[in-house]
Amino acid sequence: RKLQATADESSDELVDPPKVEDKLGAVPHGLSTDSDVAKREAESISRKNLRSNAEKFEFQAEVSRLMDILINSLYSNKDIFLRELISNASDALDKIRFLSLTDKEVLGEGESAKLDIQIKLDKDKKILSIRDKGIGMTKEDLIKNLGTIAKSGTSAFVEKVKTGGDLNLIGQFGVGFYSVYLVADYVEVISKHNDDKQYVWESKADGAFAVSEDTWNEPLGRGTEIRLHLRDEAGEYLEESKLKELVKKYSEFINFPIYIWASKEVETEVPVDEDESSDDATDKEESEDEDAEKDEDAEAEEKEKTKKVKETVYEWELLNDVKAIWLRSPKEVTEEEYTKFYHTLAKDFGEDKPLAWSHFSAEGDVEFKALLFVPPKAPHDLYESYYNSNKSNLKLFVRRVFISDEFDELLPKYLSFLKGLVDSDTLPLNVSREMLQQHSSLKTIKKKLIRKALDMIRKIAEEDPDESNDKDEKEVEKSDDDNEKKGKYTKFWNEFGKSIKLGIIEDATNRNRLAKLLRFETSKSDGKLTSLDQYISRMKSGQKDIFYITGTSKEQLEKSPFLERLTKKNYEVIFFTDPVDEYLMQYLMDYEDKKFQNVSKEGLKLGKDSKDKELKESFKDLTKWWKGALAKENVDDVKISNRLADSPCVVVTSKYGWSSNMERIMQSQTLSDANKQAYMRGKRVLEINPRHPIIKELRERVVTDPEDEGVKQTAYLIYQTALMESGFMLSDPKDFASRIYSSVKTSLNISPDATVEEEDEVEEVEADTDAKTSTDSPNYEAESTQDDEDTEPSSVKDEL
Ligand SMILES: Nc1ncnc2c1ncn2[C@@H]1O[C@H](COP(=O)(O)OP(=O)(O)OP(=O)(O)O)[C@@H](O)[C@H]1O
Repeated sequence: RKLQATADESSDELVDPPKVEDKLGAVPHGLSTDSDVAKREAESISRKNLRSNAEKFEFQAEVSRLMDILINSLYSNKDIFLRELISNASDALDKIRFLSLTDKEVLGEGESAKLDIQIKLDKDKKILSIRDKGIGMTKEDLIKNLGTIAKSGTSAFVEKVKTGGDLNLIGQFGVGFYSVYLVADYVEVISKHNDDKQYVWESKADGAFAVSEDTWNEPLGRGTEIRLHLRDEAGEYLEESKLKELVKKYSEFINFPIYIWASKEVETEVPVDEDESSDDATDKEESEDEDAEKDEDAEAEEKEKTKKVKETVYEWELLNDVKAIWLRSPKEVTEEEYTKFYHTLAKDFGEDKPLAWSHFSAEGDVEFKALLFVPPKAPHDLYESYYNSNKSNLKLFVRRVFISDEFDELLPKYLSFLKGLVDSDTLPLNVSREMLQQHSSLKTIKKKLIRKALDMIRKIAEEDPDESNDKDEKEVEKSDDDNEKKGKYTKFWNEFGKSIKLGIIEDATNRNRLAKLLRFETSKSDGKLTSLDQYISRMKSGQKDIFYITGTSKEQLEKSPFLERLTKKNYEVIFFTDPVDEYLMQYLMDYEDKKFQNVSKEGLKLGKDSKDKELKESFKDLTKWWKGALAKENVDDVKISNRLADSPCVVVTSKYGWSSNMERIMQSQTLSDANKQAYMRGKRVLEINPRHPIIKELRERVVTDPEDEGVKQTAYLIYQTALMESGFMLSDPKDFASRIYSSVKTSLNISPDATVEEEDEVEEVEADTDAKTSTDSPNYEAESTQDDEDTEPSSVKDEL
């Protein structure tokens, strides 16, 4: 498969026999004259104008901004452009290979059928070109894909870079192509798609690009060649050694052969021409001894017919090993190889290693090999349009042939943060994607993948020394391995915890497995994350339920009145502070035979108190009276509380209604339905603390005079305050404020009838002109009558 050619040392042209010299301009292949070539070279290579006869386009505004940033970037790691181009080439090759499964013709014959990537350098013209025999782009593709259609990632990436984000992430935002402008100031993309003619796209990143039919370059057959006219300061990318190093570093695991047109100095014997040999012979005759002459003459004559010269030989040198990593035995693959493979697969070239991986093969009715990775970080848009997007990051291969990375049948949505691939020998090769999508084996594959994925995540926790319950174990000397694994699960949880919660909601079959992976803070976890198993192991004897509370932050929850008695009695309470937790707890009813109890809802049982009945009886008058007084307030009952220690009262909700936190979440949702809100709002119960002096005093007063207006007012204010403290939003804050102010008046000994002093009517002499014409001045009409004659009240009124 090697193409070989020799070049004479003095030649300044690269030699590649099948290549026709580049010619620029609209002249049919092979018909261009030298002057045409010169003219068009001047036109293009001067780099002042794009080809004048081309169709010109403006870049979409976001793309233009992105290119501006790239071309002016001082970013030091400019290397990234090469792997982005190679990755695009590999994608294009995958596409044509897939089409060829059902239609062999698409590949063509000879060179076109060889699916590879070729890198070539032209040091003199400072051009680096990358060519693939992939699917290619039609004229329309070139216009859309490289400039006029902005992807969602474009503006996200621009924002990211502006706020100091790393350019290295470009591939993850789906705009990798434009990284060419880190090193080039002029780029040509020559492309041939089976359905169209060959076209050239070109741009200098100055807001515009041009597309023209290509009638002068070598016909590509099929595929794309990207020619980068490198900037002066990017000269290092004209060094073969640099390019080889980069391919090794970033593109080693590309599934197609990557070749470089590499030069080699070789010494070869070449025949000596006539004149030269006779001159030599004369010299010899003069300098050598006559005696020796005869013997050596014959030998010398033999030798003198050839001589050694240095030659530069060019050949395609293969840079990568295309044996798929997932076909190798896991024992033979090193950690570094997995990491590198992950980087290529996920287009994630950050410094970090993946958090975990699982490499396995399944045998039986459905055979497949799979490699799954937990990325070190969540992508920027993981939960954006979670329910609408079909994003799955697993690549599906059938017998080594890439089929698709858009199969959402492989993993459920909540695991879409995983990266990886599946290669199956069981699935059929030559059927359409749609047929494949319905293949019964996919169900089995999916089931197995979920199990393996959850096992892999569980192992992160198991191997993390921070997760261990046993304090003594931590004292044991830690190995390097332990150090690396320390804190890994917290990292995982912070990045992907929400996905696990969504899993609990969505995947009933694996709910228990997923619940094991849950982490949260509690009233006793001291700022650390804890698990349900750890919670259960610490439960008090006799404690039947798992206690939790929901709210906006741990700090707010720690002070919640709902926790007062629980804390005093040394119970542990889980804090759920993510809005998704409210939904989660509607699905997670129990765990290991323990029920979950929201401590802000009815039904909290903490063991019977012998005085309960007595208390109930002695506060009967108050509770009855208060219930009546709150009749209009959607308060179902007033009861003696078993959860309060220091607060006078609290408002709890019914078991199946929304908690106060859920009410808040629902109210903040733009599209939530007001009717549903009223329906779902839990019935409220006012719970009172019989030991609290306010409550005790209130009871006395109610018994003395149940009609006392002052007591009624106070009782209502206490209820409103309890509502707030229990996390509800007040429906009428103005009413609450007025009540507080009248209470303040009383404590300041101000008469309840004292009124606000009237403001003196002061004539506003110097009202400025702006105020006069201000459209939102309520006094406008009154003022305008005092205006001088010049103003035009009618026109202003019209505006009003
Ligand atoms: N060598 C190529 N052959 C065919 N099409 C290509 C080639 N290079 C780029 N394209 C097209 O141009 C589009 C834009 O490429 P770009 O690199 O900016 O984004 P992407 O490939 O979609 O995402 P990523 O940067 O993550 O690889 C591609 O989606 C593809 O359609």
